[in-house]
Amino acid sequence: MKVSVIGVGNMGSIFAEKLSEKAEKVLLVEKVPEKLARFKREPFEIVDIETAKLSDYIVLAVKPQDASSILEKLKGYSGVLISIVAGLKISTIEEYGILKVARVMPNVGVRVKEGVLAVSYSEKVRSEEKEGVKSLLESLGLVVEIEEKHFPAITALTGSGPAFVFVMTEAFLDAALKMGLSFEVARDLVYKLFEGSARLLFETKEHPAVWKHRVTSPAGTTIEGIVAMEKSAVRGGIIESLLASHRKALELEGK
Ligand SMILES: NC(=O)C1=CN([C@@H]2O[C@H](COP(=O)(O)OP(=O)(O)OC[C@H]3O[C@@H](n4cnc5c(N)ncnc54)[C@H](OP(=O)(O)O)[C@@H]3O)[C@@H](O)[C@H]2O)C=CC1
Ligand SMILES: O=C(O)[C@@H]1CCC=N1
Repeated sequence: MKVSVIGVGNMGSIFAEKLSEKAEKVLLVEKVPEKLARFKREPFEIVDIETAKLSDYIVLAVKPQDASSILEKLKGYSGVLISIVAGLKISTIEEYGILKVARVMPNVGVRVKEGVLAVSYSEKVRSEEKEGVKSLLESLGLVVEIEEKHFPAITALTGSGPAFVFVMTEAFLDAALKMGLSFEVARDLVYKLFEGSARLLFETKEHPAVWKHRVTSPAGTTIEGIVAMEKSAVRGGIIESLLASHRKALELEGK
């Protein structure tokens, strides 16, 4: 099985690495030669778009503004195009005569195989091809099939989401420094705090309010912090951030 990746940047380079565990050949198309330096080895091959068209699957991983010129060159491609481009609708890709499309919204968790990958398919993708796409993507994280209409929401929630979690993590580290801890001591504690809290929710499936209640003792330390959080409207700020991202994702789709 041959897979190509077009655009070997932040996301494309991670896809290339992980997909190389599944595919016998990974063909790479990239504008910036320096980004290809670490791929000059088997099973990678640096090619042009015409050669990429001979592969069973192509991952399109360029910025939204660069997509149309590439789609023009991919016109009539008969394999499955796996597009991770934010805001690029399946119907737009079909206009280029590319009829087998898997639209995917991943996130940076793919770097450690803990990504979230939402996927929708065009009508012409056969069930065995869907299985093929799923098997490739499962080397990157959790794969969930969704209706295409939910892509703008998923883009904000789990595509952009890691950046919001990183900002919150950074705020915890700033507080730790203010309280006199070194970055090195605080870092491991805080990263484990986020991982442990997320795993607790994931495994118990309980609502976060239940666990918040279990942590918060009457007249204790936690409630002091919770009151301060509510006074600073932290919750509203987070909701507004996600809604701003959602608006932009809708705008990219021309809505
Ligand atoms: N980063 C993320 O966390 C996520 C990104 N995405 C989506 O993934 C896509 C890629 O994002 P990201 O990896 O961050 O972007 P990057 O800019 O890091 O990577 C895109 C790469 O494609 C190259 N490129 C542009 N045009 C061409 C071309 N014609 N032929 C070959 N290579 C080309 C770019 O070169 P140059 O820099 O010179 O333009 C760049 O190296 C975007 O559409 C984004 O919406 C989706 C979910 C999460
Ligand atoms: O910021 C962006 O537009 C892309 C899409 C989701 C994450 N990064």
